[in-house]
Amino acid sequence: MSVDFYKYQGTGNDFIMIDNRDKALSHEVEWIAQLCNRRTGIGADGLILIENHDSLDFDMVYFNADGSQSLCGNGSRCAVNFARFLDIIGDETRFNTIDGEYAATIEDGIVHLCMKDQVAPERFEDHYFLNNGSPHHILFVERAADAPVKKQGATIRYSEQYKPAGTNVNFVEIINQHEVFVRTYERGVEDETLSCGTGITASCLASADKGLMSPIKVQSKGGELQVQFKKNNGGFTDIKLIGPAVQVFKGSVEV
Ligand SMILES: N[C@@H](CCC[C@H](N)C(=O)O)C(=O)O
Repeated sequence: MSVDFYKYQGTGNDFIMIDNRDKALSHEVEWIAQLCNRRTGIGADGLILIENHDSLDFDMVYFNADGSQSLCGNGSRCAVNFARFLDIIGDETRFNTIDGEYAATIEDGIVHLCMKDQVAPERFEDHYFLNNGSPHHILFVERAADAPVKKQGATIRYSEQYKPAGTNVNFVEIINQHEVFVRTYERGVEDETLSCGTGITASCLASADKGLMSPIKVQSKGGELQVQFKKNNGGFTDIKLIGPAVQVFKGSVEV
């Protein structure tokens, strides 16, 4: 059987997108990992299936490149634009994820993803930690461009403190009170990706503890995003991840 797929990227975080509303495809981990393989498959940081949901516009079923599952911020933004392309939604949507219900709007092609309210990231001696649907270890560094993201990221990801689930690891450089540069080692990809939406959002909330204020412009290796939030009782509300989500190409694959 041949299945149509679309390739999307959100600030360089790239995803294979498949309309699975007819449930033709099963969630088989080996097959997903094979499709995401950059040498022997289509190649992507993750795969997203758009499926029907009983009460919301659609179900975004996200898999990392190795077939594991978690919440994906950039993937959610891309899924929203794909759902718009499929005419499932207009410019506003409420959809389901592994982390429950999310909402988003599309304004001039830019996706504004409403994230869940958060407590303040936990502060440790040399890092912060926040699980905002995916776990994020956050390190502030002088120059993110020079950070050993893959080596140090993997060491922290596989360290005793995060076993067995592991964590994503973010390296954050403060540029000014409204701007940061973030690089992320992603669990499930087991490498640096060009951008990580939940990691960028968590990094901005940790940056607020260092005096940064909303809105924060975020530079990633794959482009620019914006994070907005309100401080509320030591935590955060009205958190938005804002940025482009682009269809790159389409194709078909034998399954
Ligand atoms: N790229 C994502 C994060 C995907 C999940 C992560 N790799 C994990 O397993 O925790 C994003 O944009 O948020």
